[in-house]
Amino acid sequence: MPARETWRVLYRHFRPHRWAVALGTLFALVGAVTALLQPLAAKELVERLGGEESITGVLLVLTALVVLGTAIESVGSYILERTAESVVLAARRGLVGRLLRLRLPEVERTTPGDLMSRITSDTTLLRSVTTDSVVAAVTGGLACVTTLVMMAVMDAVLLGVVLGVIVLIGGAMALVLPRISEATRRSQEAVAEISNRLERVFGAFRTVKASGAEARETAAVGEAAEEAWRQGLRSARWQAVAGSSVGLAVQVSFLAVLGIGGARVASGAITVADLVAFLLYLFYLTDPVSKLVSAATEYQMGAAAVARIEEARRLAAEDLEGESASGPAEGEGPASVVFEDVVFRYRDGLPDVHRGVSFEVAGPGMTAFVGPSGAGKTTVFGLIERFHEVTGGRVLVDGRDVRDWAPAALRAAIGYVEQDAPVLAGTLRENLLFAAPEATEDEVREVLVRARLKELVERLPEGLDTPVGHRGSQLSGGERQRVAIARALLRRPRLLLLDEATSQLDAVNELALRDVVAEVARETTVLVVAHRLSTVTLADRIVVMDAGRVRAVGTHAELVAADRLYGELAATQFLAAGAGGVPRTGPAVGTATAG
Ligand SMILES: Nc1ncnc2c1ncn2[C@@H]1O[C@H](COP(=O)(O)OP(=O)(O)OP(=O)(O)O)[C@@H](O)[C@H]1O
Repeated sequence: MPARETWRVLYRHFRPHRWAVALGTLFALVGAVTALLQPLAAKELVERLGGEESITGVLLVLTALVVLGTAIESVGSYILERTAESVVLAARRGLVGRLLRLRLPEVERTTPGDLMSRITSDTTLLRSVTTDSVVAAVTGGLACVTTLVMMAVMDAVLLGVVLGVIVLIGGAMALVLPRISEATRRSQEAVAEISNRLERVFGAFRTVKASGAEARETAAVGEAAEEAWRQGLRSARWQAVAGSSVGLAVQVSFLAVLGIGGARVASGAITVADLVAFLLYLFYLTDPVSKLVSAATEYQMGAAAVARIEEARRLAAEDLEGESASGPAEGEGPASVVFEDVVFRYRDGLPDVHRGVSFEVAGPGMTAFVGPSGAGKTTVFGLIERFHEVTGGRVLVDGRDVRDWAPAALRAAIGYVEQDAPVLAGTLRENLLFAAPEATEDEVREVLVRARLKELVERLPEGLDTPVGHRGSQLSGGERQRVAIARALLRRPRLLLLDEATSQLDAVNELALRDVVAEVARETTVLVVAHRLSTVTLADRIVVMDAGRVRAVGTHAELVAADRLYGELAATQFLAAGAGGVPRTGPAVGTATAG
């Protein structure tokens, strides 16, 4: 990121806290002045020790100075620490708010671990750069300027010598500092890689175990950790170089001033006392210059973090509310869905997944989408939800292009059950209310019955408040499926999108759920990506998709008679489990999955 841009962004983080930092700086300055006064009071005390005058007054002043100095210092440091925490909090809030609104393709291009590390780890690097280093720069800068002015008053020639050395060291620092920034950036990248690896492992822990991959994955995480360590060391090395160069600058200046100053004393240009005082000032310079250098170091680390945070902030996010907050959610009755010659590819360079898909669905009723794996069925749902935008053609919901609805208002009208039925960590109740936080207790009870979850809830030790584990790992596959359906129904959708699981429901539950879906379809538009014979036979119409096109539309009976591909699918691919009483087509009904 260009230096000016870095400044601008850092300033944006710092601006809301500028008065707190100013106060902290003021306290630091007052603390420094009280510290400077202490030796004077001590000197006064010692001078009075042998004499007649009482020392009580001076003693009191000295005590007051010590107490005051300590108090001011601790209050100042609390203000700064508090501000630092607030900077991190604000950065985290802003970033989370942004990342949770990212457009789906952006999330698919990145990795969760990387995004998470930007929120958790990179933001912490903003702490010092927006607080401590500002204070260090101000107090260090002030002290430096004052000392240099005093030196100028004493002897301009010697000051020139000191400045010459400082400029030399400054040049060396200009080479060192960017390396700190670079090492920090790489170290943060390695930290992100650790998150990525861990997310991969813990996201599929059963698979890791079943594959006996523990040792390999441990090594892979270890490798990323080692890289973070290596980069940390690199940064530490350059920081040490930067720090020691201050000491070096003072030593070199000291020798140069001693040599040249000695000559000036000999020539009578300055007195010995002048030279001694000058040398003392030179030593005073060590502390403020160290502060300036550490401020510059912090700045480099902050710059690396800012670059990573900004990178994440700039990923394309959705305007969930859109220009008008209106959407099909406000409509009544079943929603209509129309695809008009839709062309779609997930990314430039990838092949078209939809190559002119057209169909019309006016609710209520159930429409089943069938076709070979990869035909583009699930993609239909993604386009209706506007997770992705069409490359060509139009998708209309309630007669209006989905691009004209506000995404939040569009999605509020839709209940979506994904194929892998995601259940989130948390309690069963949280999962049910996830899509409809306002639902009442009665509505929850009703949906539990409809989704055949009542028995499960009664069996669980804490009922609805039982935690279900990471990704619902403490539920069975079929239970997860039913929770996902209950969640979607609780939203009271005008359009239900159901990506049917290829397995998981036992015969009894499947039959029951089939009835629920049929019941919902009486008042609602239901679209199902169907993998079961029982579902397609129930559907009012079936859309047969093949290789990104709609191949045929009709009822089961019509299609069996008229469409060769459908006939084949019905004969070989549809799952027949639990399809009791449903007419079977073709000689054998295999158990192969269609997706
Ligand atoms: N997010 C994505 N990014 C890139 N390509 C994708 C993405 N999602 C799906 N695809 C590709 O798009 C094609 C269609 O996928 P889609 O999920 O719509 O198929 P489907 O008909 O639902 O298949 P199945 O019956 O197996 O679920 C597939 O070839 C798939 O590899």
